[in-house]
Amino acid sequence: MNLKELDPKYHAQQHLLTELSSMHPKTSDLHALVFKFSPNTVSDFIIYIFEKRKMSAEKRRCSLTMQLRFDSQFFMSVVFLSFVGLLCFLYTSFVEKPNRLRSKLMKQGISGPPSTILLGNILELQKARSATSKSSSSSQVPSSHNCAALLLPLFDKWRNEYGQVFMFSLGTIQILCVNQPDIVREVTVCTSLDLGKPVYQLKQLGPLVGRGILTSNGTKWVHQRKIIAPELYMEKVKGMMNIISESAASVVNLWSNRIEAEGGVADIKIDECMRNFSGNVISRACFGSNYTKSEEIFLRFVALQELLSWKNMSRFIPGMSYLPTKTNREISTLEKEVKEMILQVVKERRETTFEKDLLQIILENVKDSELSKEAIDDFIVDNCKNIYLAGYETTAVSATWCLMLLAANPDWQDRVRAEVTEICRSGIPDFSMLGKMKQLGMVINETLRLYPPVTAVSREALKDMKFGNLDVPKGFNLWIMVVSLHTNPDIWGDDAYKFNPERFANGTTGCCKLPHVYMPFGVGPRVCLGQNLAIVELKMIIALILSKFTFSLSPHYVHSPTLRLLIEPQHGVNILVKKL
Ligand code: HEM
Repeated sequence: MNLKELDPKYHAQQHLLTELSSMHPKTSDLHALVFKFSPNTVSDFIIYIFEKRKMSAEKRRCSLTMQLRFDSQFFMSVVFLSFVGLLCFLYTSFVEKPNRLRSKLMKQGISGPPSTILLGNILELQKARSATSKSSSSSQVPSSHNCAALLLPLFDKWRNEYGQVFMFSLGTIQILCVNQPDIVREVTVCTSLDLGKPVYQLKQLGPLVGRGILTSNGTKWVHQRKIIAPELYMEKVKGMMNIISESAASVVNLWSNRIEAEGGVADIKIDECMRNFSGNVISRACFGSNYTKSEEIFLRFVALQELLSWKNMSRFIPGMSYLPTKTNREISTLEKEVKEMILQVVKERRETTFEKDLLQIILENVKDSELSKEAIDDFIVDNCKNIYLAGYETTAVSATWCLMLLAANPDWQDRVRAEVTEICRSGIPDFSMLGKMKQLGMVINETLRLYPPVTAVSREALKDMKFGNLDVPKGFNLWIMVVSLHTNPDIWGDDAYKFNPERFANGTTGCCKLPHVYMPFGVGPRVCLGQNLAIVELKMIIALILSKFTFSLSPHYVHSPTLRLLIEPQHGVNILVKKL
């Protein structure tokens, strides 16, 4: 035993130390110090330690209060600064930037209707839209087809008031409406990547088109176009002839059966038939599946188009598309369903071997990609969506308008039928036969002039740009009003609103004073990739129908063009069909 342990003082010190240690972790460090105190001084020591602790606790409490006071001041400053920052951001985005952009154009003499903060000219457009939808129905087909005045009367009014080039706004989106042919030419010949598709379209139409070829810009667009374009060259379209003729023949068979069942004349609503036809061609030619399989996808596209159309203009108000409204929830559900369905088509495709069609080319392109699975899925889904969408409604609605015009113009119906019969007897036309059908080509061109499915070709200046004398600041959008340019009497003559396919007797080059304004398939580097396919499809379905049937407008037809995403017949087109 240690001598120290015999000393009672030692035990008192040890006891004290144990107590202190449990109270203050650092006390054990003072072990040596304690030994320097006599038992009498131990109590002084305790008092000293406790006093010291009390003081430091007091000090800590003070510094904590100060800290808290400082923290809450700091927090309040952060909140205040964030609020000021937010206000600045909102002011810059919704007031300063639009005004700055507009003033750059005002300085060049461009004007337009006054626009309000946040809404721009949405309210006026919405009001004009509801007025036209009430007044646009007429039971008979008019002899004059002025879609621009019927569907976009406000644009006509603005053009008269502010000139051929004017500006307006959709929410905070600034748009320059271009009707002046020389500026249109400048835009059409511009090949710069700085002139791209409007960024707002990606936000507004995102659920429908995603980031596929229709909305992308820059090198991403170049990459997508390089993949898709060769699959729609004329040589490839030739290879689709069997699919196109089989799809057209199934429409003809369906009509024949109905005519027989209905005692020689059938009153047919043709819109759905034309959709089946173009849907079948796209599904089989590009995706290796038939229309029945893809029908669910197409039906959802139609629903999405309706929800995202001009009818729902409030989506242009900043922030509206993020609110959990009923429409927004429906849009998001449809978007998810379309994605799942397309991925299912892709999954089935991966499990089997197929011919090299467009889907296969897209899949092969991403096979060795270093992108994440999510990014690869999006690339595939978005581009498939774009092809389904671009090639489906546009062709179907053009075929519908074309049949409506032929039904309303029996002289042209007879003329084209005579040509078709002469070229292919009553057989199914092949590729070279379709090429010889000049009169039919003229009728299709005239249909696309009067009822261009796409009303405006849109672009955004992604950098400051110049078109002729016009300086367009970065961020401004350009709309070339196809439907107005196609029916401008100064360009097309006095019969601009009349159905006169004769004007295309020398093709599109000699169709009017300024042929470059004829652009149903768009312009420049972003011109429609599917126009060869579309023209062949249209020629095939019309030729086959003309060679088997004669038709006129049904008394049920109400002429009422309407603008959803495309120019469509609001109540569909009914025709009375008889076998020849
Ligand atoms: C009558 C039928 C059609 C019409 C009127 C039409 C019209 C148009 C228009 C106006 C554009 C925009 C051009 C621009 O911004 O300058 C476009 C783009 C496009 N169309 Fe068509 N289209 C039709 C059929 C088709 C078909 C059948 C397909 C494919 C299967 C297709 C694929 C595309 C693609 C991929 C683009 C995007 C091109 C790009 O941005 O690089 N279209 N179409």
